[in-house]
Amino acid sequence: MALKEYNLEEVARHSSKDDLFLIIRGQVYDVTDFLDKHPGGPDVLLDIQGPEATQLFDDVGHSLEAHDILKEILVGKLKNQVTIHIGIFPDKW
Ligand code: HEM
Repeated sequence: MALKEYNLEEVARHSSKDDLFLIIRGQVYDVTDFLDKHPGGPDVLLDIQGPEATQLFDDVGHSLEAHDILKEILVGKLKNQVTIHIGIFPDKW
């Protein structure tokens, strides 16, 4: 799917279990199909108030695998956002 630029209001419209977008570090993710596959369960994602999930995502200390999933469900980014790419490194090189 082609990546799109969204404003916050547009992202916030995707707020149900049949159509849920989240924002992590200014990137917009369509988590709808991932909800039932989330090892932490669908409810933690559905219960977030609003689309901004960066802090919650980071607080869990998600693995490299989780970060790889993000790449697959990326649908776009927030308009007028500066994106900072932070690398995470495996324990062993
Ligand atoms: C779309 C973004 C997310 C993806 C792709 C994702 C993916 C994953 C994956 C793969 C795991 C298994 C452990 C690991 O590999 O780190 C996991 C565990 C977990 N996630 Fe997420 N997650 C996302 C967002 C969130 C958010 C926003 C929260 C909190 C609100 C959350 C809460 C948890 C919890 C509590 C676990 C631990 C489950 C357990 O081990 O009992 N996740 N997630």
